[in-house]
Amino acid sequence: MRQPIIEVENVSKSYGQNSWFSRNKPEYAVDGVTLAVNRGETFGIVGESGSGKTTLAHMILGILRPDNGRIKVLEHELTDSKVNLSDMSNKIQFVFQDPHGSLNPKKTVGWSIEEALHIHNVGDSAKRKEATLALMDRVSLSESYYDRYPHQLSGGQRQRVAIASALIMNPEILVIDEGVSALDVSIQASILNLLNELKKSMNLTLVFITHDLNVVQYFCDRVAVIKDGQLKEIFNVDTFHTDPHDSYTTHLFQSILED
Ligand SMILES: Nc1ncnc2c1ncn2[C@@H]1O[C@H](COP(=O)(O)OP(=O)(O)OP(=O)(O)O)[C@@H](O)[C@H]1O
Repeated sequence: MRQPIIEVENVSKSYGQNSWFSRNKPEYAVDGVTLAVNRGETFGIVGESGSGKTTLAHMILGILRPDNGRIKVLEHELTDSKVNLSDMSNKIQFVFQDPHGSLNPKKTVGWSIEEALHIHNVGDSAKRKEATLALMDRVSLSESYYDRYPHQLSGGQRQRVAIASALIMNPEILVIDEGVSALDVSIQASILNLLNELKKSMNLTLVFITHDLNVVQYFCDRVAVIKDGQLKEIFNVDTFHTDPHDSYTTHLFQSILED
């Protein structure tokens, strides 16, 4: 049975950059979006640059508050001011677009992965190290990387550290923003395979924000198409070639449809 783990209902967000010309109509980065992500699925969010994907993701993560609408994650209403967002943040984690930027260059791999355990006072230092090494093993980073710094790692290895850091608190949902686009194709494939494996072994739900239509095709179960902040369509990847589509989706996926 489909069980929604994220529910977004008529959500809008503007950054308030109204010009004199547009002062009667706020310019919405996200404009009246409604969607639901089911437990255990890989849900893609696609759209051109500036279409509002990251803004939507940040609202789902509780980093940004919507101007209008409701967001429920794991049965908690994020828009309810009584919800403790830092409790929620353990259950829904984010992997950044650029692992160069998201890892602290002055801190070791071990420190970066353990950071959340420190912040939440989980275990003593031996237990934290044990948990970190176990997770490093799961993301195929050998123990020898524990004391290394980000500049001593390849792009793919940095991405593995970013994924391990996101998983250390055992989240239920992982939001990945262009997680593989900076990597070359073979490394991308290995990171996607890793995410698929982790999804199964850790019972994760994945939300994947991307420009890359091939990633969508091979990796996602369902996909939301966003244009100018508005939801154009949600489609099922399995029936993509036989289902009718919104004209914008057809335009966006033209090359794949012609294959
Ligand atoms: N902090 C901000 N202040 C003002 N405007 C912003 C801010 N962040 C995003 N925007 C604007 O909101 C719109 C949506 O941006 P957003 O980053 O959500 O799009 P995106 O689809 O994730 O783009 P990309 O794929 O390039 O990352 C854009 O017009 C952008 O310029």
